[in-house]
Amino acid sequence: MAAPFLQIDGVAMRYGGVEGTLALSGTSLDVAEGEFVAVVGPSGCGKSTLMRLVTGLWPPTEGTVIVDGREVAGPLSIAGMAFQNPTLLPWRSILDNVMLPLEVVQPHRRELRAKRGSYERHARALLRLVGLEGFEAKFPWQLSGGMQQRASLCRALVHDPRLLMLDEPFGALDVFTREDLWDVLQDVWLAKKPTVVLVTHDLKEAVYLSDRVLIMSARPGRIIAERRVPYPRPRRLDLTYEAGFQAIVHELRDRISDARRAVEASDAP
Ligand SMILES: Nc1ncnc2c1ncn2[C@@H]1O[C@H](COP(=O)(O)OP(=O)(O)OP(=O)(O)O)[C@@H](O)[C@H]1O
Repeated sequence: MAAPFLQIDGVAMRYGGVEGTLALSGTSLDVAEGEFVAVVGPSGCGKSTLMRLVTGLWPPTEGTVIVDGREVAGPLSIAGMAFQNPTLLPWRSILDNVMLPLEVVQPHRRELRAKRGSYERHARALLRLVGLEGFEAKFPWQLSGGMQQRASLCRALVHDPRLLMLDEPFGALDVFTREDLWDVLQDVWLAKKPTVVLVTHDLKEAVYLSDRVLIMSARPGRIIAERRVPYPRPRRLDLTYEAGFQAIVHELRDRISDARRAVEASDAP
């Protein structure tokens, strides 16, 4: 069997030195190349911390993170990232923000001068896909929060990353836009098959989009259970109204409630 594309082994993360907050402890998980996994868990259990370790933004206090056979030792260039609070650069237009990874990540950086026309067409096509046609020349502050979030998703996708790390990318969107973007993401995944890790509080989103949902314990977080999602793709929104789908969502909700209760019991005097 091929080695997993992403391998997290015995990872712990403590912020702020020995007396600091233990965010993760004994966290292990494997993700196969081209797999789409969702990570869910109680608030504050360390989901964003996990994303930071995988993308090399922080080193773990203990354990190892391996991506594509190499231990992560710094910011990872093969990853595309999108977070709940879009961090678009205010002095760049939307199109220039979306094109930013092409100026940074090889081989695109090398090829940008020669291929600028086709790169720009690709960026414009992504913006069209998420409903931002006509806003390419605007600046982030001229767009609503939800529109900025859509632009940030385009920026995460523009360099066709092999690993896509998404931390609540649809969190601030209204339900209709969110569901539209689920299908945009599904289409991109079907077309390019990147390995995706999606952190979300929305259990319906987790089940609709992923092959496997990983459930984290309360802080210090670790993976305590997983649920495979059996539905073939492309999935359509009608699926979310089916009894079997809703049963999976309820099962996940119960597991997270149990994890939260376990913590409340251990906090009791
Ligand atoms: N930079 C930091 N410095 C100190 N503590 C931090 C830092 N970032 C996160 N923490 C702490 O680590 C723990 C886990 O935080 P993290 O943001 O990873 O959780 P989360 O599961 O993503 O939370 P949420 O579901 O609320 O988004 C929390 O107790 C948080 O306060």
